[in-house]
Amino acid sequence: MLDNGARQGAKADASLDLRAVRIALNGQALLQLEHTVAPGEILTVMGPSGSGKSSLLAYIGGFLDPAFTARGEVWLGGRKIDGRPASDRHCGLLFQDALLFPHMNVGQNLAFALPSAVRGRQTRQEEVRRVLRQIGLPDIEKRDPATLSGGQKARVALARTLLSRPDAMLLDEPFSSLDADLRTAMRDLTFGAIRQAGIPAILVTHDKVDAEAARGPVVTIGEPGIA
Ligand SMILES: Nc1ncnc2c1ncn2[C@@H]1O[C@H](COP(=O)(O)OP(=O)(O)OP(=O)(O)O)[C@@H](O)[C@H]1O
Repeated sequence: MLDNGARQGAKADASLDLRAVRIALNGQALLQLEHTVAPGEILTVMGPSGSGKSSLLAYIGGFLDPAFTARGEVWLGGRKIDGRPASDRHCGLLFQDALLFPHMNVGQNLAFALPSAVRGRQTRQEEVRRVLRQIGLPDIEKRDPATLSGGQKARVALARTLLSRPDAMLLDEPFSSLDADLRTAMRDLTFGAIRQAGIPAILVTHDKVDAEAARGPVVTIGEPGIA
């Protein structure tokens, strides 16, 4: 049992630490990675289609398909999270096509993502409004998600992930369905939010501009010596 001091010390290490992670499919090695992502840093993972980039995020987040076998430790915020249920890993996910619940309005979708530890109707509503301002859409709380544009949906998906107060963000081609202008805006918003939150993030992308904007280390999967 950790005393409070030790627990605080562990929490202070907010890095995402991948220790000798190896993923295989049908007995064939797919990828191998050893990397520490610092708080507020964005690690970009690039590589050809099928090289295992999404599987890496799935292993970290706790939703890897059982067709794969994986080894190696994943540490986040001083906790060893591999082997824990996905809900106990505190990883925020942002994917290309984020689905919002169609039977809830935008505000309800966002409130649903708030941890239960955030108590009180008014506090929860203020949190939702704060994040709607952060994404530049203060007036869409009551909107039906079906009426949102693609860019608005992408912003709401980001807001929802941020509201879940993740200890790390896992981004899988999050901007690839957006056109050029929106893409630039979403990139700035997303990377800015990650830096502001001071959490480590892993970005899977095919786009070199995404990688440059992330301003962090870049790992290329599928290169000799990596997988
Ligand atoms: N559930 C599954 N069962 C069996 N094989 C799978 C499964 N999911 C993915 N694969 C295979 O595993 C390999 C890695 O897939 P993964 O999606 O991780 O690659 P990726 O690098 O993210 O690809 P892309 O850039 O195309 O998204 C691919 O060959 C894929 O076809």
